Amino acid sequence: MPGNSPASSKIGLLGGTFDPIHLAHLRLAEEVREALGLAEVWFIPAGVPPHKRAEPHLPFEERLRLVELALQDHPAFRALDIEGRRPGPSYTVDTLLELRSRYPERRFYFILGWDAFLEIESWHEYRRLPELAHLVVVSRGDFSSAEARKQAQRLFPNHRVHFLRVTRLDISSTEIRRRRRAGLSIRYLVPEAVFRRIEEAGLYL
Ligand SMILES: Nc1ncnc2c1ncn2[C@@H]1O[C@H](COP(=O)(O)OP(=O)(O)OP(=O)(O)O)[C@@H](O)[C@H]1O
Ligand SMILES: O=C(O)c1ccc[n+]([C@@H]2O[C@H](COP(=O)([O-])O)[C@@H](O)[C@H]2O)c1
Repeated sequence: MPGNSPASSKIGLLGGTFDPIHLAHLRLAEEVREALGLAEVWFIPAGVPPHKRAEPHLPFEERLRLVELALQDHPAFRALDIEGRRPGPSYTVDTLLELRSRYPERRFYFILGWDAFLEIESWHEYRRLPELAHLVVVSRGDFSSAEARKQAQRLFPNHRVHFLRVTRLDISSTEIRRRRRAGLSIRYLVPEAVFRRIEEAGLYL
């Protein structure tokens, strides 16, 4: 259960399709946790990802299970099933509203990659997001901090957006699924327990 840390603690939220979760997700969460002094990071698999063109390749329960396997050894990382229990597209604004009403004392930091931040204008009620949580954008691929600051200034002139350069790991769920379909190894791109589950259950073939 989330919420073991003191009521007023700083909590990172990492939303994602996690189809599947991979080591770049874990590493970025760890670096944000350290840099911002977060008590916990809650990983939130999307029930119905609003912007992914096709359906997720695995059902919510299986993606959640992989996230739980990935997080099992980290005392400050937790998986939330909040978006799997809500019907319809998993809008971040709804998730933040729900978490704020459930945990009013906590200070939330919503973490997203640079690629996601570039598209945030297309998110449902995106203007409300920085009122509900601090936004933390992490570098990914060809991240430019000048461009990032410009985009933040244009979209959210009255809020501070945090930018954090994290260790560059060019891992994506898309590439992992492609490797599986091609019969190639995904070992060391995902945590060992996730690798074993994907192999044993024959996922993404
Ligand atoms: N390698 C990475 N470096 C930095 N941020 C990442 C990386 N992979 C994912 N993220 C960020 O983590 C969040 C969740 O990512 P998501 O579950 O969509 O994985 P993905 O690898 O981007 O998936 P896909 O390849 O299917 O688009 C997003 O905010 C995304 O920008
Ligand atoms: O709220 C929205 O409209 C919205 C649109 C696109 C993405 N998101 C969220 O952004 C996070 C990363 O999304 P994705 O598609 O890159 O896995 C995940 O938590 C999604 O629910 C949210």
